[in-house]
Order: sequence, then structure tokens, then C-alpha cells
Amino acid sequence: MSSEAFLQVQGLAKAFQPARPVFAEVSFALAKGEFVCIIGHSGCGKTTILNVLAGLDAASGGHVFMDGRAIDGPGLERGVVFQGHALMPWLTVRQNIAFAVRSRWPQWGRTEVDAHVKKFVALVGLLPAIDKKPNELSGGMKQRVGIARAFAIQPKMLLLDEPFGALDALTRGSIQDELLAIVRQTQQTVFMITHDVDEAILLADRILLMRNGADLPAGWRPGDIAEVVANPLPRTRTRAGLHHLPGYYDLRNHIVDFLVTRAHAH
Ligand SMILES: Nc1ncnc2c1ncn2[C@@H]1O[C@H](COP(=O)(O)OP(=O)(O)OP(=O)(O)O)[C@@H](O)[C@H]1O
Repeated sequence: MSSEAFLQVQGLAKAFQPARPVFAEVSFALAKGEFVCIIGHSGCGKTTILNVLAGLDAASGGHVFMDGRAIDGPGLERGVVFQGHALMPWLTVRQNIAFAVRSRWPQWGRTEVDAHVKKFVALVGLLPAIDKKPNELSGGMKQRVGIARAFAIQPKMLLLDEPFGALDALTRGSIQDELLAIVRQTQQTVFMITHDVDEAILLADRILLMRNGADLPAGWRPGDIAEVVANPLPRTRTRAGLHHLPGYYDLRNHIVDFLVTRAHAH
């Protein structure tokens, strides 16, 4: 594994039942500024891996290092966005994000916090709604607030667990475009779970294909990363132009074939 890797995951394992680990021997690395998606069927352990990276869950085996230091708990150097937006319902957009910003920079004054909050609310196009509470916002807008909040603490790494899963296709598309623009602009390192093959092809530099654990005649085989696919499409790709690019269908078919024939034991 490269010594330059920003995130190093080595031999990670998780067992809720000792004899049947969900996954084992999971190793991968992310370079700084790299966008990596993980794809696999329900139950293979994607969220568990992300929770370990977030420091919200402990692995049963293996190690995770970020920037050379072992991850052993949650920290503001990692920003997490889940499918549910997890905003505080009694606070406005401005207050929700300010809360995170103040935890990150407790020494900042009110004006400094507010200017910072506004910058990130503007980035996701929500300035007109900055003083609204979550129940006055659509699902897509709430998800944008979650993204703005994660970016506002300027984490060293973003961890996204199907952040657009609950959105309609149109909203999802426009937020994907926004996310891509912000990530390109800020050179963020991102680890993202998705079930959507096109989303992975649009966003990711590399795609980890994860296999489910399986009961084989020889005994239990834990889940693992079966293959790492490098995205050969140019980084300037856009959602609208994706399917016109040479190589797009080969890549898409390869991932879909994996999900259909190899991700589950037969
Ligand atoms: N706290 C827990 N106790 C026992 N089993 C758990 C616990 N959390 C997760 N599991 C099991 O571990 C496996 C992996 O769960 P995980 O949520 O990581 O999968 P996933 O790949 O993210 O699935 P999905 O795509 O459906 O979100 C599942 O079989 C799940 O039932």
C-alpha cells in the first residue's frame, strides 16, 4: 500500500457473531483529494465500514489510519452525512450549521461564525432559506443543509452514507452536480456509499466492489472487497454527458455484472 495514502484501511474485520464475521480482510487506501465510492448489496457491511471510519463503531480486527494517526473515535476532522439529514428541528439552517462551526472553532466570534456559515449555505444555493427551520424545507433542501454543514467544518475527509438515497431523481441529479463542483473546488477526500451505479461512475475516481459474506459448503466466507475499479472516464465528466463518453458502457456493464453475478455467492 502506498506510503502516501491519506487514509489507510488494513485488514479490517467486523463480527457481530464471532463465527460469522460480516467482513474480514478489508484493505484499501485513499489518496488525498480522491473520491472513492463503495458499492455492494444490502447487508454486505458498507455502513459498518463507514461507521468505523467515522469512529462511531469499533472494528473487531484490523486498523484504520488517517493522516498517519489511528482513528479511535469520532472527530471534527471527519464530516459525516447520512441518508437522514440529522438536523436539529428547533434550529434554523443558519443555527444548525453555526452549531457545528462553533464546535470546530470555539474561539471564533459571532461575526466570524456567521460569515463562515453564509459562505457554505451559499455554496449549496440555500441563502434564501437560511433562516428557515428544517420542517419548512423540502427533502432535497434538508440534504443540502447536511452537506453544507459537513463542508463547513472543513473536515480532512468526508464520509457520505447514501446521502441522496431518499431524493427524487431530479433533485438527486442537481445535488450530485453541486457536490461534484464543491469537491473539485475544495479538493476534498471523500468516501461514499451508494447503490446507484451511475452515481458512482459520475462521482468516483475509484469504485470498491464489495461482496456479501456467504455460507459455502466449506464454511462461512466473510464479505470482502472483491475488486477495485479505477474510473477511466475524464474527470471533467458531467451527468448530462456521461453516457456519451467512450468507455462508459463497458464500465457500467462491468459493475452491473459484478452486482448480478459475483456480489452474492450462488
Ligand atoms: N448492531 C448490530 N448488531 C448486529 N448485527 C448488525 C449490527 N449492525 C449491522 N449488523 C449486521 O451487519 C451486516 C452489515 O450491515 P451494514 O448496515 O453495514 O450493511 P450495508 O452494506 O450498509 O447494508 P445496506 O446497503 O442495506 O445499508 C448486516 O447483516 C446487519 O444485519
